[in-house]
Formats: sequence, C-alpha cells, structure tokens
Amino acid sequence: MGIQKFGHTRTILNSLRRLHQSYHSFSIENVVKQKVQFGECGNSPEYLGNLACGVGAQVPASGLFTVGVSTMYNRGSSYIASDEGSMPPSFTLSREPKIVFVLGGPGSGKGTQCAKVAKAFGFEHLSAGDLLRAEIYSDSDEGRAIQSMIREGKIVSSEVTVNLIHRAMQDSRCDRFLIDGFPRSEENRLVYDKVIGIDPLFVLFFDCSLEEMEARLLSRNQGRIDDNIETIRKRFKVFAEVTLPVIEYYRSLGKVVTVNAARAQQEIFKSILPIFSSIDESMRVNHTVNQKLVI
Ligand SMILES: Nc1ncnc2c1ncn2[C@@H]1O[C@H](COP(=O)(O)OP(=O)(O)O)[C@@H](O)[C@H]1O
Ligand SMILES: O=c1ccn([C@@H]2O[C@H](COP(=O)(O)OP(=O)(O)O)[C@@H](O)[C@H]2O)c(=O)[nH]1
Repeated sequence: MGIQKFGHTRTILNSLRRLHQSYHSFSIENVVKQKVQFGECGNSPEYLGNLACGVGAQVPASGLFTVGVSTMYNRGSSYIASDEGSMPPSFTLSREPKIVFVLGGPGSGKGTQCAKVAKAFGFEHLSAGDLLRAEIYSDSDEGRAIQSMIREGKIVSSEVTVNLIHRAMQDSRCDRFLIDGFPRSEENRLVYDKVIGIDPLFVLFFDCSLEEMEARLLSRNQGRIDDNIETIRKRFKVFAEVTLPVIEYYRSLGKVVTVNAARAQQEIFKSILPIFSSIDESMRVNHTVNQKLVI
C-alpha cells in the first residue's frame, strides 16, 4: 500500500494497519457498522484537525459504499495520507445516507421548497414524480404504463418507483437526499423498506388547504398531463385516502414535521431552515450510523 508521507506517518500507518486487520475479518454487512469505531473520513472542513479513518464497502442493498480503506490526518497545515489503492478520502462515504421524505398534497409546494433546501444544505432533490415523468420519454411499455397512471392520478407500481429512486441514489455521490412526493402509499413504504431500507430522519409534511392547492395547480403551467381539474380531483382523493395514512404512520413514530404551506414561499423556507440547520449540526458532532434525529 502506498502512503503519501506527510507528517505523523507512524500514526497513519498504525491506523491503516488496524483498519486492514479489522477489515479482513469483517463480513461486508459488518463493515458499515464497524466504521463507527474508527470514526469518519471525509474532506469537509468539519473533519479537519482530526484523525479520521474510514472503511467503506459496496453494500448490495444500498449500493452506496465502495470497498476501501482510507485515512486522513490533519494538524494545522500538514494533511492527508490515503492508501493509493483505494478511493480518495472524499469518496469514503462512511455513513448511511441521510434521507428526508417530503410529503404533502399535490400543489402544496413540495418541489418548490425542496429546490431551495437542496441548494442551501447540499441535499440531492429526488422527485419521485420527476423520475417517473422522465421514464415516460423512454418510449417503452413501462413508460406508457406510467403515463397512463399519471394521467389518471393513480399511484404507479411501487417496484417501478422504488427502483428509479434506488438507481438515482446509486448514481449519486451525495450523502443526503430529499425524496419528494414519496412514499405515497403504505405499499410504497413497504417496498422502499425492503429494497432501500434506510429510515428517513424525518418526514416533512406540507399542510395546505385543497382550495389553495387547486388554485396553484391550475396555474402551474408546466404542461403537465395531470394538472387539469378532473385529474386534480382524483389526485386529491388518492392523497386523502392513500397518502395521509402514510403520514399518520410516521406521525405515530414521532417523525413528522408539519409545515404550514399556505404561506408565501420565503416565509415557508424561513420556517424550515432551522430544521435543516439542526441536521447539519448533528452531522458535524454525532458520528454514528443510523442516528435518529428527534425534532
Ligand atoms: N407558497 C406558495 N405560494 C404560492 N404558490 C406557490 C407556493 N409554493 C409553490 N407555489 C407554486 O404552486 C405550484 C405548485 O408548487 P410545486 O412546488 O410544484 O408543488 P408540489 O411539488 O407539491 O406539487 C407551482 O406553480 C409553484 O410555483
Ligand atoms: O411516488 C410517486 C410519485 C408520483 N407518482 C405519480 O406522479 C404523479 C405526480 O406526482 P408529483 O409528486 O410529481 O406531483 P404532485 O401530485 O405532488 O403535484 C402522481 O399523481 C402519481 O400519478 C407516483 O405514482 N408515485
């Protein structure tokens, strides 16, 4: 293993040796858990000044980690050793990605606020609806089936949606995702649990009256096949009957943060800022896998 020799080499070598010994004795599933004992590795400013060692592994269920061992050491200006055979420290995603589900009725403003949060806090915004709409253009049977479900305001097969979300996460280097407009049904949630299985930190629920949502949808003007009064009414019905129980489920776990979405965009954003600032803070200080954020 090649080591770049910047100060404190002995400590770095010892760390790597320990990591390698441990790594070889782990099963893949355990690698992710064992990382906690070694601390985290990353290239963000909050890690500087600390010795950080990370082990990553390709985990089939999430696909979000890469096998490798790396270590980072920084005291003042001297910086970094990493094993050359592996990825640079910035690629060591040594914790489970953070997931926030964003739910609310059609037109409640989920997409609008997700774009702002994504920009401000470095989340990747995955809109389930956008992922599905992109499939429509694939000129496949599946694309045609999705189009017909969306036109009818119905919920697309859970396997299709979960696979699209899963693939988008695997293709991303981001470690935090806003999943917008999903899970929309109990079945969506169960398939997500089975395939991706990462508990959301919390669920942001945009609460808005039907009248306000209807008015917003009718003037959204994005050429969507479902933004017509007939389909809008069907979507409201699906939301009340199928999606609200999912929100209630997460509420029973104490995971729902309700946002009054009937206000002006900037006001809404201001009210959700502190929630996301607190996640950022907890990510800096609490290096545990599977941490639960209680708000
Ligand atoms: N707070 C708001 N007040 C008024 N209009 C809004 C607000 N938030 C979003 N909109 C507008 O309402 C429409 C629906 O918002 P969008 O974010 O697409 O909702 P969703 O993703 O929940 O369907 C868009 O045209 C958007 O510009
Ligand atoms: O997880 C999802 C997300 C969206 N949709 C379909 O996509 C449409 C539009 O959803 P989107 O979240 O884009 O918009 P919204 O209805 O919230 O305005 C829905 O009515 C569904 O037909 C779906 O089936 N599953």
